[in-house]
Amino acid sequence: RRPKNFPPGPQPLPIFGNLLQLNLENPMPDLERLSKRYGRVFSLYFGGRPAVILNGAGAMKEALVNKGLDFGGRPQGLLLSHLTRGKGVIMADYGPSWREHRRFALMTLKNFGLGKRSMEERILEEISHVCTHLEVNAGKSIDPQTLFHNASCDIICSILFGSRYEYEHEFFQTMIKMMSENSKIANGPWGMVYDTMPLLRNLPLPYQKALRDYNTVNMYVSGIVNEHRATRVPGEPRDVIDCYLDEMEKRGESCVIFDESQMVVLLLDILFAGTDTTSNTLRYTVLCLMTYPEIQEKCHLEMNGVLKDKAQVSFEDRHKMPYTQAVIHECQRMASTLPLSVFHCTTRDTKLMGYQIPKGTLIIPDLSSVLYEKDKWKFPHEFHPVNFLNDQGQFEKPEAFMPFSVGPRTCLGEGLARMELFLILVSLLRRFQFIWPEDAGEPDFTPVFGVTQAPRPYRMIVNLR
Ligand code: HEM
Repeated sequence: RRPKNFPPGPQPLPIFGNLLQLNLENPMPDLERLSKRYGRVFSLYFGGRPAVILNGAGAMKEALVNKGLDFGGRPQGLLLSHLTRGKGVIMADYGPSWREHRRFALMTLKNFGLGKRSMEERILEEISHVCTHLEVNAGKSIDPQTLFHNASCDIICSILFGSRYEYEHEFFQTMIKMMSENSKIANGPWGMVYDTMPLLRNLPLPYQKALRDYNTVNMYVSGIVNEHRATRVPGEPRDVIDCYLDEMEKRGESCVIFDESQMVVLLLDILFAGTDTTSNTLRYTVLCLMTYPEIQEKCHLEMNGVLKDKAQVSFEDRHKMPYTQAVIHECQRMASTLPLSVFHCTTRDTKLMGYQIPKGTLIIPDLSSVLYEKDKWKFPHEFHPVNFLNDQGQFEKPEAFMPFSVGPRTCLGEGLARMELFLILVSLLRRFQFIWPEDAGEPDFTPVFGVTQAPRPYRMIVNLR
């Protein structure tokens, strides 16, 4: 039975709760349907665990912004929180360790935190490798998935570890494989079994592999940290590891919040959070640009007019490219890369839209419902850059643009992600034209659902401009 004055929802079954009423391959349409029936705030049971689903900008703002403290926890006891043992940032519960690590990461990811080589420089270096790869394949049709994935991961490596890796490097390959296998396990049926049936956790089922693999990469990264200890110059950081070691020194040995095990989980958090998200958004964007070649050409004209013969684009140039900015944002809106955000949890008994929500309740923010919300967009369900342009053709970002979520737990890599998307797309569109192969049928926009949602694999023809 639902607690008194708890948000309404469909009747749960014993053991399974409402799981059998959802299409677990892609529950998004079911969630939309249930919201029409039960309202902007409704509840479901995952096994015996109640969860509250937030639908639409109003519910999102009231919970995650106005009551950000009450709704800012992370559910503990799930596979993902066991992997990280609640350390780092993503799965850390609301409290001093999360707050201090989040503040440290935000400060460090700003340009001034990273010493001599700016974030922009590191991204542009990676872009030159992507361009070389595409030049070699000019005139051919290729699947961009691995290339975009490697590039997104390598940008993060450069920021965290001080240098990028060759795509074939053994550690780089191990890390990428572990990340994709672990997200498959966490997203798939075994992740669901782990999260909803604690009694089965010690059995030799596939999630044991996720725990083992995570520990292996954790050890690799500890090795990189040790190398840094031996080569660093205090006060002259080369990357996030050096910054963290400086911070540990500054705080002294009595500080229990900043230690090496926390650092390694934080580094892995940033790697996980910054790889799939950016690469899937890039893949979605290129798919849109091939589907609407006239929009691709209009962006090309605008950036050529602004950049003329300048060798490289800079992030500042975005202010002179309203149309290109609108296109990138519209692609991100339609991609809805984290459709259900990262799950939250209430940190104390609280209220939402008149309902009573007890402490410890699982909160699922349906970000897609906001990105496609009727009355918030000129064209909620169509791909249309006009969604981000005002009557004068200037770039304007509506309040309902929340692919990075909102409130105190909002994505801490938003600045980096926006810089990456702009610099990569402008650099690629200046040099190359992307064409949908004639023999590939119609472009398929049906997403592959997951914590990070992705377009289906596709091929693209790359032509040199
Ligand atoms: C297009 C790219 C990206 C999208 C759409 C995205 C989206 C999100 C979303 C929706 C959340 C959950 C926020 C919440 O719980 O309310 C999140 C959290 C997070 N993201 Fe991103 N993200 C992207 C790129 C990145 C990058 C490049 C980094 C690397 C620095 C990053 C690091 C994080 C971290 C560490 C968190 C956890 C924050 C916390 O719990 O305090 N993200 N992201």
